[in-house]
Amino acid sequence: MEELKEWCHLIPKIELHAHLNGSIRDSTLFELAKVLGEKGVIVFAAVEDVIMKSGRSLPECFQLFDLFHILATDHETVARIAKEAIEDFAAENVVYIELRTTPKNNESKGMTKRSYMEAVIKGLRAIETVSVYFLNTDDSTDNSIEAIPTNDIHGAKKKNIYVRLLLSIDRRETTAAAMETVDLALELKDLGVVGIDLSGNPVVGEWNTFLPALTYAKEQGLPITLHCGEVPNRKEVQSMLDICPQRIGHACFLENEEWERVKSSKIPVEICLTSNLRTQRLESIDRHHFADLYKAKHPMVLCTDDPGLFSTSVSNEYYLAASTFGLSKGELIDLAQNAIEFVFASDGVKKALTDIIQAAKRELQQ
Ligand SMILES: CNc1ncnc2c1ncn2[C@@H]1O[C@H](COP(=O)(O)O)[C@@H](O)[C@H]1O
Ligand SMILES: [Zn+2]
Repeated sequence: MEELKEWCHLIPKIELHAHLNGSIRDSTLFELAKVLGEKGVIVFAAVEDVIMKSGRSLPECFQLFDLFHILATDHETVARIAKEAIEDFAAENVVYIELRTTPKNNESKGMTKRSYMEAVIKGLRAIETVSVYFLNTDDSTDNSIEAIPTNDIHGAKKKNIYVRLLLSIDRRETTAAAMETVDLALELKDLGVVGIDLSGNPVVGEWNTFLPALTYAKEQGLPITLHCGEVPNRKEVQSMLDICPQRIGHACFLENEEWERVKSSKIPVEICLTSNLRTQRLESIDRHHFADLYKAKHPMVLCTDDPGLFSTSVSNEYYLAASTFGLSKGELIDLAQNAIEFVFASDGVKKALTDIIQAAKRELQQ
């Protein structure tokens, strides 16, 4: 068991579904809560209880996000959590990540959606312990771009990681706010923004509110990934599939007819095992739709969703998949490799990632 865990840690991995504010280190969260507690903004003891709770219902998760957003509202903190999140992913041999976050307006802090994103980018630039490649200046026809050095998988040398950003539209937002996010994504393309996500409390908001912004993103050539079927809502799932998103996340409550559509159009699914288990989207992990999709060779990728919130890591998600569904080491590394095909970065990056995983395969098999 320990050996399998070690293998899951060592192999180069690709993370395509992680929310920035769901990736805050526990130690940082406590530190921030303590400071705000001392200032009298929050009651630290009450917050401590919420943070420490292990099983959380989906509504409780969204209460916690409201708290996270109180803790992490100023630019400096946003930069810090972005920096730390990437350091943590790189430390476990994630070589490519699409980190998603909701750009936020916060007048009292002088924050606009744009300045929020600038803080995230500032955090990426501040990373020194890891080599971060996040500029999206690569031409998709140029295979020679930014070929990052292959990681020394045994960890002696500095790690390398490609970072790309997805801007999330929160389901609480208005059409105008969602449009603003898409415009911002277009403006920040050269700074590593590669797509749009729709997330937030799945029982809040109406599909028609987000549709104009998502359609606009599509028209502008920005790839889209949608939190789809996190709660039963057949009509919305169908509308989501109608716009042909490049990927979907979760897909916990799909009826057979919708699964047929997902499968026949080969829409890649971002699988978040721990998140689904912890938010009680299923009774037990062995009942997860991963098993069916894996058997059908459907494109999918193992992701954390919120590694901080759910105390997990990408390595742990691989371990969980292997130990629950009996995957071999070779199958695990193939899962990571297959995910390259549906990342939103350029062909040059895809080629570089293929080389990295191939090299690791050779080294680990020796
Ligand atoms: C548990 N499953 C989930 N379902 C839906 N949305 C989720 C989510 N987990 C996270 N988010 C979305 O990501 C935000 C936090 O990161 P950012 O502030 O954007 O960096 C949450 O407020 C929510 O909108
Ligand atoms: Zn999510």
